Amino acid sequence: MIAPEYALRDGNRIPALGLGTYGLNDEAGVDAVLAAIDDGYRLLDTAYNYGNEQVIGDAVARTDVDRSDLIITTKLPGRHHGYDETLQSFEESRRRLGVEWIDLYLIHWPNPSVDKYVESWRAMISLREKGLARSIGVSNFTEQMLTRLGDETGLLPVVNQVELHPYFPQGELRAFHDEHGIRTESWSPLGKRSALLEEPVITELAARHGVTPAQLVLRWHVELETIPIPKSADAVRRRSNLDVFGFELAPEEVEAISALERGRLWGADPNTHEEM
Ligand SMILES: NC(=O)C1=CN([C@@H]2O[C@H](COP(=O)(O)OP(=O)(O)OC[C@H]3O[C@@H](n4cnc5c(N)ncnc54)[C@H](OP(=O)(O)O)[C@@H]3O)[C@@H](O)[C@H]2O)C=CC1
Ligand SMILES: O=C(O)C(=O)[C@@H](O)[C@H](O)C(=O)CO
Repeated sequence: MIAPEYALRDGNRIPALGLGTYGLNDEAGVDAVLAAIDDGYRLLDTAYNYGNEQVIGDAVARTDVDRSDLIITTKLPGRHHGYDETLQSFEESRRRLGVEWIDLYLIHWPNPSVDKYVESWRAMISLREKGLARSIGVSNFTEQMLTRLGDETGLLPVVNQVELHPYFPQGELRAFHDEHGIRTESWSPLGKRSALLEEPVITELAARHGVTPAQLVLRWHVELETIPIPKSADAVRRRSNLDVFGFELAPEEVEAISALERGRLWGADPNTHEEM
C-alpha cells in the first residue's frame, strides 16, 4: 500500500500519511523503519532531538526503495535557533542521516521567548535555495507566528506540523493554513496513549466500517486533508495504519468524530512551551 500524495506550494510532493519515529531506536528501530518502507511508507518523520536520525539513515541506506521516492523530514531543535546555529545544526542532521539532501526541514518549536525563529527561517530559506533542503516548514507555529514569518521574510512555510487528533482538531488553524497554501501535518494523530481509541463514537464507527479504531481515526485525518504521522513499533499495527485509503467517511461521521474536541492532550502550548 502506497499513500496518495499532495502537491506542496513549492512544487514538491508529500504523501498523505507518514511514519512517526519518536521512540524507534537502535537496531530494532532500523528494522522497524526498514520494514515500514518495505510496506509502503514513503514519508519518514524524525528530529534532531529524537536522537534517532542515524537509525532513519541506516534504514534509508539499506532499503531497495529509491532515495528520490522517500520524503525524509527532520527538525531543528530549540537550542540551535539563530542563523549560523541553524546552518550548523542542519549539517549535523544531514551527516547523521547520511543523505545528500533533506526533503522537509522544520523548525521544531518556535520558542518565542528566545525570539530567534525568524533568523532560523532566513537560514532555512538559504538551505532551500542551495537545494540542500528541498522543502522548508515549521512545527507548532500559531497563526500569529506564521504571519510574522511571511511579513518579515516574504516566504511562508509549506508545512506546519502541529498537535492534531479528534480531541484537538485545530479547526481555526487549519482554515488559516488552507487560505495560505500551508499543508497541515498531524502529530500524535492517534492521541498517543490517551483513551481516544476507546471512545464509543470511535469504536462504533470503526465497527460500522469494518476497520480498527486507529484506522478510523487516521481516515478522519485523511478526510480533513491533514497528514497524520502515526508511530508504531509493531509491524501489524504499522501496516494497518497505512491501510486507510480503501474506505471513506461521510461528512456527518467526520463531524461526529470532531465533536470529541476538548483541547490539547499534553498542555504543550507553542506560546509558552520551551523546547531545548
Ligand atoms: N513536532 C512535534 O512537536 C511532535 C512530533 N511528533 C511526531 O509525531 C509522531 C506520532 O506521534 P506520537 O506522539 O508518537 O503519537 P501517536 O498518536 O502516533 O501514537 C503512538 C502510540 O500509539 C500506539 N499505536 C500505534 N498504532 C496503533 C494502532 N493501530 N492501534 C493501537 N495503538 C497504536 C503506539 O504503540 P506501538 O508503538 O506499541 O504500536 C504508540 O504508543 C511521533 O513519532 C513524531 O514523529 C510527536 C510529538 C510532537
Ligand atoms: O516532537 C516530539 O516528539 C516531542 O516530544 C516534542 O514535544 C519535542 O521533542 C519536545 O518538546 C521535547 O521537549
